[in-house]
Amino acid sequence: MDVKPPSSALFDVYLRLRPSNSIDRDRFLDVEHLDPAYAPTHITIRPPANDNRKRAIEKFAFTRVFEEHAGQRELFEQCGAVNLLEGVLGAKGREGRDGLLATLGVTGSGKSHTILGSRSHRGVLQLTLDLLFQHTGPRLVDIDTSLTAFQSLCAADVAESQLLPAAAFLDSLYADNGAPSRGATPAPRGATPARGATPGLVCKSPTPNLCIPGAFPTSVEPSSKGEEKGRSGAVFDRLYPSLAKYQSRLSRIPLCPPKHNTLQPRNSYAMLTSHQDTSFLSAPISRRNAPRMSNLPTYPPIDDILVNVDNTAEYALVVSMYEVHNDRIFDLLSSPSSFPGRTQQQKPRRALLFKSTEQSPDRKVVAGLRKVVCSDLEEALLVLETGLQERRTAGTGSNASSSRSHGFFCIEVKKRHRSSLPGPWSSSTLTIVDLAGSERARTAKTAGATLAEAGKINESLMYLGQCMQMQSDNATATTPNLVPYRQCKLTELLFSNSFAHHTQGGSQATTKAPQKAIMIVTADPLGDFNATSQILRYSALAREVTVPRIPSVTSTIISGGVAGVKGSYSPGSGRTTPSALTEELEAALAEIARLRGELEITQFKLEEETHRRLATEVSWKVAESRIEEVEAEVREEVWGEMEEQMALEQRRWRAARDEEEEAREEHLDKKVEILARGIEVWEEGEGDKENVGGGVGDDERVLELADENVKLRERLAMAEREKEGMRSPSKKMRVLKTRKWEGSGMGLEN
Ligand SMILES: Nc1ncnc2c1ncn2[C@@H]1O[C@H](COP(=O)(O)OP(=O)(O)OP(=O)(O)O)[C@@H](O)[C@H]1O
Repeated sequence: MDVKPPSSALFDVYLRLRPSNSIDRDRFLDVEHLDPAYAPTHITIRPPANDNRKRAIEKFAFTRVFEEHAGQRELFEQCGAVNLLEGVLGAKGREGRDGLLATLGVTGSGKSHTILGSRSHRGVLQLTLDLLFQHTGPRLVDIDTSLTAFQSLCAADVAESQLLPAAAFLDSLYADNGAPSRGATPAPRGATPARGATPGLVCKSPTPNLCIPGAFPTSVEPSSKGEEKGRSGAVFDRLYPSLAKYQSRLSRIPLCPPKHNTLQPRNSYAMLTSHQDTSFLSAPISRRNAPRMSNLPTYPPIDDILVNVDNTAEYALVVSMYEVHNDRIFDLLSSPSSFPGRTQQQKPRRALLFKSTEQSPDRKVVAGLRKVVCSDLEEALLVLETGLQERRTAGTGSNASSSRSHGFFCIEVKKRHRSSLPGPWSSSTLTIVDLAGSERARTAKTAGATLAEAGKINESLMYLGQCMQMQSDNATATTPNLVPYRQCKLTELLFSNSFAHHTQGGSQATTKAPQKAIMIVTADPLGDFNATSQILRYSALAREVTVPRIPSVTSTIISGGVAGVKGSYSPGSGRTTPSALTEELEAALAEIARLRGELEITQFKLEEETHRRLATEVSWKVAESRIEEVEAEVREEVWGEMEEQMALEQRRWRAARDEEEEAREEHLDKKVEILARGIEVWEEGEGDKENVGGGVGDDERVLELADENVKLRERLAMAEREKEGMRSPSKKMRVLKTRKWEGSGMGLEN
């Protein structure tokens, strides 16, 4: 089984095993140490002994497997995060490349622990920020003193974002006049979904039982944990030298409620962990624990890790955060609780769009995010803390602090050539994603909104699974298939930068390299076999159904020495001696065992195919309903256009009719005038007749007048014909139509 990821792979896939506290479960996952000189890359999973579906043993390959003892630093250093960071920073004189690091796994398997760390250990996100600020620090543009630099950054943003300097952002939230109402009154149990609290940043509050987000301790609390020995006052001071500048403002910030859980941990593990070194998300979960002094973790230190930076460039680091909850995108830095005087209920959060913008027509971006330009690590951490307060989390039966949304943490690295006349900003983004975990309702003991959330989480993870499955199928396929990543927001956000983009910059078309991506799959070797094996199946770089599970009776017979005849059994040899019969019987049994094994594999494959078919059917249904939606939209649009055209035609028609009416009236007037003139002449004639008293001369005069009358009528008819002849054919048509309509008594006024 080849483990080398193909060059076309969208992700490097690592597996991280978490230490398990479960005592009542058997281990189902083993790491294969093929060569002690190299880190392990293969694992084997065995179905539980009481598995009545008789599933086969499976073997999976990953880029690398991190075992339970692997710490945060080992993982950070060896999962390729540093290379990813160097790619984002860009080589000398070159634009950076986007990077993505995500965690995937069953609920409670350690995704948030890997990304966000715990109260004593930093996670990949904090370590990345630290490394980034350590190496770009001297090359960061100073937006506090240079307004033009800040303005140029705003102008270079293509995502319709609201850019803010960190100081302004933090002031708007935590200064006296901008006090957010967040949590002024703790929410009642079971009300709105709880948010991830500020774990490492909990400081003594003037009011007992309440914690202050973003507040820092004045001293470092001694820790009981041996693993924290590496932390010292000096390290802390180096990492957070200017925390004091926020100390005074943060001591006045409003109070936030302690982390609120909709469900209490039920299983023994959750009970244990809720009092141990809990997840970064799991700040004090009970009021009793709330006012506990804590501090930012500084462990593990990473001062000795080197990163290549472009010395000819100056940088700016911009932080933004959002979450995907129920397939909608929400900004974590401009949520309602960030607005003074408004509660969550009063101001619902506005979902953002993932779309192409005017400045980014070739590439989709999350539009309208609030982005914060940070000048140092502690500013970035404060921003991170603020956003984490908004992230949706809840306690479930599987995890005391379970993420109920997919969290996206974005660090945009803006880079431009450093000179007296600096060049334009280029931008590349490192996105670190903490995915919500798949879960079974029965195990997680979820209900109501939390259960509905779980449904959406599982659905989006199913689509992600399909995409990842397609990527691994493509690795061996001669004609790669398209990865169906447009099925939901999550896969769109994760995959849409995975392919080369052609951008039109002025008259020049440039191609932006596809993002480099790392997926860290987390698993509990003593956890839920079904859920874990499902995730491993679609995320692994390679898979092999190695040894079919052989029923114990059969295996006993095979171990009796007939393994060699496997598959070579030919019934009815004709020999009748007892030894020949025994031999034949053994061969038959071995054949039965072999066939049974094959049957198991076929059953297993069938099950998988069924699963894939069901998934395809679901996406087919989704596509069908989308088609229906589009069809309805198009029909509506066409109908609207038709109505508009009808109205226009009616207006035109009415104007033509008015024009025709006018002409007719004019014509009538002329007729009346001629008639009047004729009558006048006739009257004059009659008068003369009366005066003269009659005679032959009178008759002649009458005849003359009659002639004149006939001539006048002819001229009138001719004039009318001429007039008709001068009209355009369309006009004639309209006139004819008008006559017809009027003739039938169906004029518009009718
Ligand atoms: N490698 C590890 N070392 C020590 N503790 C761990 C490790 N992985 C996880 N844990 C602990 O296990 C608990 C659950 O982990 P975490 O919250 O990270 O799970 P998750 O996968 O993010 O779950 P969900 O999907 O429900 O959010 C936490 O208390 C965490 O501290």
